[in-house]
Amino acid sequence: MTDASRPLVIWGGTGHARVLRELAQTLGASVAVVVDSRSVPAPFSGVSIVQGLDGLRAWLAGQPHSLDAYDFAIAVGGGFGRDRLMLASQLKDLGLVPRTLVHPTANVAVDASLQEGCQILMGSAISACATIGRFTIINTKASVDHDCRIGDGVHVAPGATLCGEIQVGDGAFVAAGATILPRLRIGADAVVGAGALVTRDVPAGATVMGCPARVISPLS
Ligand SMILES: CC(=O)SCCNC(=O)CCNC(=O)[C@H](O)C(C)(C)COP(=O)(O)OP(=O)(O)OC[C@H]1O[C@@H](n2cnc3c(N)ncnc32)[C@H](O)[C@@H]1OP(=O)(O)O
Repeated sequence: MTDASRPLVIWGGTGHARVLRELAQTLGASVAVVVDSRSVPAPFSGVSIVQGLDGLRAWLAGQPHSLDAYDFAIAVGGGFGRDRLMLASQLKDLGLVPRTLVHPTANVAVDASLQEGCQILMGSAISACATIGRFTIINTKASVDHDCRIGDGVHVAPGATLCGEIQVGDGAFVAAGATILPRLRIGADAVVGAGALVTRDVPAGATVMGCPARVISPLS
């Protein structure tokens, strides 16, 4: 079994699970099971869904493979990066292996650095010397330019544009279509609203929106 074809456990019975299923299939892997903390229907046909860590443990106990035969990916998007990091830690403790997923249509510079469990989705671009943190999502057609340093548990949503040398702190959410000008700092757990044009640094925990972006909620 090659690395690319290792079966995948997906946490999260959401639309994002369908995105990860398509990506897994494109890479020649199958989805073994979907897990969700809630009681929800399976996000696609042909796969079992189990509830919570207990449900996953019970499912794994009935499988012929050892735990480290399974990779995992987390289908929790939106602004829930901290949840993604917490779930990743729990699944690693269980013995599952985090999977870094790069869609074949994404362009990733040869000298970019991708940390464990990140997801580089359809049509996105990661330019020279950029770093993408652990369990960070670079979503459809988002663009992360040269020398950007994107932290852990970040979500760069569809179509967002990050110019060069930007730093984004852990847990931040850059929403769909936002544009961030070069060399700015986006603090940990900040939210950049959809379509915002960010022209100044964003403090940790702040929410900004608009064109140019202004802080609408200072700290949570
Ligand atoms: C594949 C995928 O789909 S990945 C998912 C990607 N998702 C996104 O990109 C969505 C990101 N979400 C946003 O941008 C949100 O609007 C947020 C987080 C910035 C704000 O959310 P909330 O606090 O819930 O704001 P809410 O919807 O209550 O709107 C409050 C006001 O702000 C306005 N507003 C909301 N978002 C924005 C925005 N991005 N830019 C400008 N104004 C906005 C609303 O029109 C509303 O104005 P009003 O009071 O005059 O009617």
